[in-house]
Amino acid sequence: MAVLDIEHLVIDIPGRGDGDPLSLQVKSGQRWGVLGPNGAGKTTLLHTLAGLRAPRRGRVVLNGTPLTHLSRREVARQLAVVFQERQDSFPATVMETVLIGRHPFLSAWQRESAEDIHLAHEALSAVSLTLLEDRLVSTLSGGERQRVSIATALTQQPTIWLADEPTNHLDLHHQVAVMALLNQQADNGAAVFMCLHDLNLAARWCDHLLLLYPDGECCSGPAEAMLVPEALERLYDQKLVVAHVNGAPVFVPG
Ligand SMILES: Nc1ncnc2c1ncn2[C@@H]1O[C@H](COP(=O)(O)OP(=O)(O)OP(=O)(O)O)[C@@H](O)[C@H]1O
Repeated sequence: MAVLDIEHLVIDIPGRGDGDPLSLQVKSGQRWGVLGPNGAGKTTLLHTLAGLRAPRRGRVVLNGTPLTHLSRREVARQLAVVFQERQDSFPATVMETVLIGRHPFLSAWQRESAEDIHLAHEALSAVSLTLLEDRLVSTLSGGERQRVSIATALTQQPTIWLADEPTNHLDLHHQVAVMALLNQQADNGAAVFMCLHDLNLAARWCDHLLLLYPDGECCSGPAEAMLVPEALERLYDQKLVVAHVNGAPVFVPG
């Protein structure tokens, strides 16, 4: 069974035609990358898949149940979202924020258990933030905040990750560390579906790709079939030069 079944989905972008309805299955262990130029609808798609935005047409089925039949809490027990930008409205420490990932599993006034706190410590360690656990999130750098978002999703132990630019604000070392962490999540059976601006991260880490064009046209499939220079040049309206490093394609602007 697919973790996420996307059936004839048309995302709702005001003023834009329907384009191609999107149908695809995201399965356990798969690493999907969504590529497309600014404004193509990547974030809108991710929010629609998370049930945060209604589609214009079609439906999304999460682990066998249509999203519209699930409460937010039921969705959050299965699916984690890493947003592109995060607004932290309340002053909270790193640890308190990461523990939010356990809230879908707790009842209204239940306190986090020792196991929840253990999971949060593990998540902080996985993104090298252990030393910052008592800091207010508002005092963190952009990259540190991004890693807090990843750690929060990690404590949720989701069956699927929907990540919007998970490497946003990260330096090269932490980009690789976060992609390796998502890779590991997939190895452990989660599905990963992420929007990426960096074609080379997608080429290196994704086994499936979805190309989203600005007019709503789309195509998807195994990464090696999608990484066709002509298709990518049309996608980004940008000439590309392709090199090969360690057997993997590397794309640079021509
Ligand atoms: N509430 C809204 N009202 C009007 N237009 C909107 C609304 N939300 C999004 N859009 C438009 O929908 C289009 C798709 O936006 P979206 O953020 O999904 O694109 P994206 O592919 O994620 O872009 P980027 O690469 O810049 O992050 C954009 O043209 C955006 O301006």
